[in-house]
Amino acid sequence: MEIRLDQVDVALRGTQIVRDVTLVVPDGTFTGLLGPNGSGKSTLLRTLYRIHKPTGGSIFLGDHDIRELTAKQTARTVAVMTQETSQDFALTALDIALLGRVPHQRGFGGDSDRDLTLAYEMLSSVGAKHLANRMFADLSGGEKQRVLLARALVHEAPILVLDEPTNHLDIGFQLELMTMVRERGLTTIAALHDLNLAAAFCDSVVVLNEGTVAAQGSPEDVLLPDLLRDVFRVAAHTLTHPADGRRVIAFSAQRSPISTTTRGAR
Ligand SMILES: Nc1ncnc2c1ncn2[C@@H]1O[C@H](COP(=O)(O)OP(=O)(O)OP(=O)(O)O)[C@@H](O)[C@H]1O
Repeated sequence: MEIRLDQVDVALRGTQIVRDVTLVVPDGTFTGLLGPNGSGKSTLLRTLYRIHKPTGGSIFLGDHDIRELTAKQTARTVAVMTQETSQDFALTALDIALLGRVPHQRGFGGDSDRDLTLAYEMLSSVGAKHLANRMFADLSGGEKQRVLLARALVHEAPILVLDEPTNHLDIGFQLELMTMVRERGLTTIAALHDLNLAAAFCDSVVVLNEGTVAAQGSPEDVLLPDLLRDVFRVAAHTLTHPADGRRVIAFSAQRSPISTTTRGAR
């Protein structure tokens, strides 16, 4: 299912955070949402799953304007994996994974056999089946991430929104997670900080800077030294991976000075 944003603005507490964002994530493709801290990535993603309302422009999920979808329809359409999870409840990892079934359940019917099977299946697919009966609050950061990914997959939604999914993960599981997400073939948009992971796994990238789109397109066309200097204030070089010929980005150890032409006031 395609995601289409047309000239989207988002203001929070009277401050414009996201401005004039137009982008399309074609059905079944993986887009990386990149940008410095505070550039508006989470705000834009939260608007996609209706925590925030756009103050301008439109967002379509497939043929549906999100303003016309009920909360339940949105939850069935968009599965979300974020870092924001309440620790207050005494829930096991399995309980957390089963929360992904809530949009599909009616009333207080409880979990069906299929819900349970699916929850175990997804925990297993993210290497977390052994954590099923552990208290979620007791898990390590990386273990929690796996369970939260399982919960998102349990949704069986056509659209997957990931907010910094590789935070806390060791390099092996970062690669595993990105591979798993890609192989699912869902329409996926993920806020990512690791530009090399984005380059390796995303079909396209959108770079936000101070709430607006600084560049978008294929990773090869977008993640070039000039853009990285202007947006992230880093000196970068592109190299060829010695094993598989992919382009990789290498960063100099020191940060570039702020460019007065690219970092205007919001
Ligand atoms: N609820 C809110 N009310 C007011 N301002 C907010 C709110 N949420 C976020 N902001 C502000 O919006 C700006 C963008 O924040 P956002 O979290 O979207 O950035 P981000 O690109 O995801 O950053 P990071 O990479 O650090 O996670 C920041 O200046 C932040 O302080």
